[in-house]
Formats: sequence, structure tokens, C-alpha cells
Amino acid sequence: MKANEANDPTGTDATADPHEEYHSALLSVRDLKKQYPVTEGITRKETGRIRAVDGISFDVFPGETVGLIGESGSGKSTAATTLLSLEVPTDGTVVFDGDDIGTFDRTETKAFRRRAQMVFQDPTTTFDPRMTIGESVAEPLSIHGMTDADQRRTITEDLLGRVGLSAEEFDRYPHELSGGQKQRAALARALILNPDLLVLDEPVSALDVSVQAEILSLLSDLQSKFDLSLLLISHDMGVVREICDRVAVMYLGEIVERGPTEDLFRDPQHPYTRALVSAIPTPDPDAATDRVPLRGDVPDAASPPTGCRFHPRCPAVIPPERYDFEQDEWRSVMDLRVAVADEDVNLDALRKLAVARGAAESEGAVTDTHLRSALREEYDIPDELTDADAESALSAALSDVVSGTIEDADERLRVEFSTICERRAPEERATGAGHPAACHLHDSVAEPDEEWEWASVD
Ligand SMILES: Nc1ncnc2c1ncn2[C@@H]1O[C@H](COP(=O)(O)OP(=O)(O)OP(=O)(O)O)[C@@H](O)[C@H]1O
Repeated sequence: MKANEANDPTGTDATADPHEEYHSALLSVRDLKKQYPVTEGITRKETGRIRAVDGISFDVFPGETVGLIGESGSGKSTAATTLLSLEVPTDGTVVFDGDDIGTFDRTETKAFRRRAQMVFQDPTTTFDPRMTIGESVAEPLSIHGMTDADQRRTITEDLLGRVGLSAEEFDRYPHELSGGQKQRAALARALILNPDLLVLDEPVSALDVSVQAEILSLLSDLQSKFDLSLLLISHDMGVVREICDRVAVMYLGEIVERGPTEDLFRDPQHPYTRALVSAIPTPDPDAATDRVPLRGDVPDAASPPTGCRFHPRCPAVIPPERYDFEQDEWRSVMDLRVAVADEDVNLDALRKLAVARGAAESEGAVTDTHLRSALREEYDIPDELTDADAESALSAALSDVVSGTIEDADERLRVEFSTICERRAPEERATGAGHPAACHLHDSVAEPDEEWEWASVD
């Protein structure tokens, strides 16, 4: 099931013409975008755009399994439905077996849908509760013109056997099957038209862990038996590691790192990937000390952060050149900056905190000095930063915050603590690990990984 390694299997050269350079790929996605309008009022005036998928490129070669991973809200499902033309892309190209699917007429689209099938997270939604499992699995055969019911039944019973169900399951109803059995039947339905590509959106996340392993093993088995290519969408690093040949990591509509699965897990090059990898549960208690924190949630795709979209959460965000920062204290200052910019600083809550911690007897007795200390405590900022100039800029900003002039604080923090990570979007580049990542830490490939500094876990 290993990848066809011809050409550039990482699919990093997004500018290449897929018709020429990537003819051996089964699926070539280039600069794919999908935006949804944000509307307001009864006139539904468009006030913005949700950039769910924002220019992704990758290939799936015959017989390989590619994983698309990322947290909820990264745009994985939208990428899947858009590349299968279940939704109309805003921009970009999808080439399937040499043909641009954007040019397909109805007949060609029908043929494409037969060759590229999707399997969803919740198998229950795949089945009509009024139809038997066999009828549902066989339905695509009828839709595509097979009129002979006996022939449909024979093919379906055989396929049910190949996905680990028995022929008796044909006459059962969905509610009579367990979750794992239903997902097996959903796979049978997806396979009945003998497709070349399966796009699996979180295919095991609704199942018990023991059943997950069975379905993953079945997928590997089916892949070789049916000569399939798989695109596996998951937020679960363990699942992806189990069966994927290559992985692309998505964050807020973009691919931030890609590479062969083992390389990417062994030596992640983007701080986001590193955080995801470090969060995989491990039986080794010592390994927990290497955990990289991933704070907060994926931001709103309607107003993604400037520069590197991950910078507001990044444990390795690059400090301003003018200051001599420890990474931990710099990350803490950035956390405060992000909170001030989001107007997420609550002075009343800080007063309560100062009282609860015994700094003052009552909220009325809380002074500005108490509030500044409470702010430092809240954001893990030391009493005094290592760099005197940084300390003086921070103190002034804290004074702005406690005096209620949040906009001044925001402006001051922006000017004084500006980072390349917010100013410029990083391009995908080669890294010392041999696979590419889009992170300013790789702007100079010569920079050895060992020099990276990461904010540690609390
Ligand atoms: N039909 C839609 N209309 C508006 N916004 C949408 C639509 N579908 C998805 N989005 C938004 O696009 C972004 C990406 O969503 P998407 O579901 O593709 O992410 P995901 O990585 O698959 O996450 P999840 O696993 O939670 O589905 C999110 O901000 C989501 O709210």
C-alpha cells in the first residue's frame, strides 16, 4: 500500500501544472479554496467570508493512503466535500485521473462520483431506517442501472462477506446492527460500484476504541484487495499514524506541514504538528514531560489571524528581535497581547482574584498595583521580565490596561511586541527533516532544530 513515489509525492509544488507534472497521481488538488458568505439582517447582506479551505494543494497516488489531520474547524471536511464536488469550490483545481473535474458535464460527474466515494463519520446517517442493510448497500447498483435483483443480491452478499459481515445481514435493518457493523456496511455501500478512491471523514471516531482498530485493519485489508486509494480525514493522530502513508496537517484552512507519516511523527517541523504529536497519549510516563501545550481553540475562519494563522497559539512564536526574551516569558506576553486584542481582559474578575489571593481585603481596596500583579499572575508573566526594555514597555501596557484604556494597551503591545509570525504568512519550505513545513522557524533552513525554543507545559 505504499505510495507511488514518482515525481513529487509530497505535492508541494503547488504551481506545477497537474495535467503535465502529476499525471501519475489519481487525485491532484491545487490551490483549492472554499469560502462561505457571512450574512447579516433580513436582506442577508454579505459582511464577510468564512475561509474554510484557503488554498490547499496535495496529491493522492494510486494505492496509497493520505491523511488530512487537524483540530475541529481546520477545514478538513470542507476540503473533502469540495474536492469531491459535493460543494462548489470557490477557486482551485481538482484533477482526477488526469481530468479536471471542474469541466465535467452531468454524465462525467456521475461517472466521477462512482469512482470516488465518501464514507462519513456516523454510519447511521448512511442508512434509511426503512430499508434493509442489503437494500441500502445495493442501492447504488440500481441507481447506476443494474435492474436484475438477483444479480444485485449476489454481488451485495459477496461484498458483505468481504467487509466482515455475513449474508444474513442482508435482510436486517440498521437498528439491528452495532456501530461497528453499520460502519462495515457503510464501507460495503461505498465499495459496491468498485471505486478507485475512498474519502473517509472520521470513519472511526464514533466507534468504541476496540471496534476502531477492527475497522482500521479492515480498511487496510480492503485497500489492497480492491486496489484503492484512500484519503483519510481525522483529528485523531493515532488513527492517522496507524494506516496512512503520508500526512498533510491542516490548520485554519491551510496545510502547514506534510510528509511521510513516520517522518512527520518522528520529527514534526511545525509547532502545530509538534503540539498534536505530543498530545498523543503514551504509556511512557516520562514522555509526558515533552508535551507541548496547545492553548485555546482554532480561531474564527471568518477573520483568521494575520501572518502565520497559528501565531496566537504557537508555543514557539518568534520573539521580537529587539528584546532578549526567554521563550516562556515571551509566550506569556503574547498571551496577554492576544487577550487584550480580543478585549478578553476582565478587570472585575481580576479584582476578585486579587481578593481571593489575599492581596487586598476587599474589592474596594484593590489598587492598580494589585491589578497589575494579578494580570501578571493570570498570564504567567514574571514580576520582572529578563530584558529591561521589554519590562518597561510591558509595564506601560499593564498600566494602560488597569486604567481602562484597553485600546492604548492594544496599540502599545502591538508596536512594542511585534513578531514576524504575525507580519508575514510563512511559505511552505524544505526543512532539515526532509519534509516541508510552513513556519518562519524554517525561513533559514540552516537553523538547526535544536535551537528551537518551546514554551513548556505549565
Ligand atoms: N456550510 C457551511 N457554512 C458556513 N460555514 C461553514 C460551513 N461548513 C463549514 N463551515 C465552517 O468552515 C470551517 C471549517 O469547517 P470544517 O467542518 O470543514 O472543519 P473540520 O476540520 O472538518 O472540523 P470538524 O471535524 O469539526 O468538522 C469552520 O469554521 C466551519 O464553521
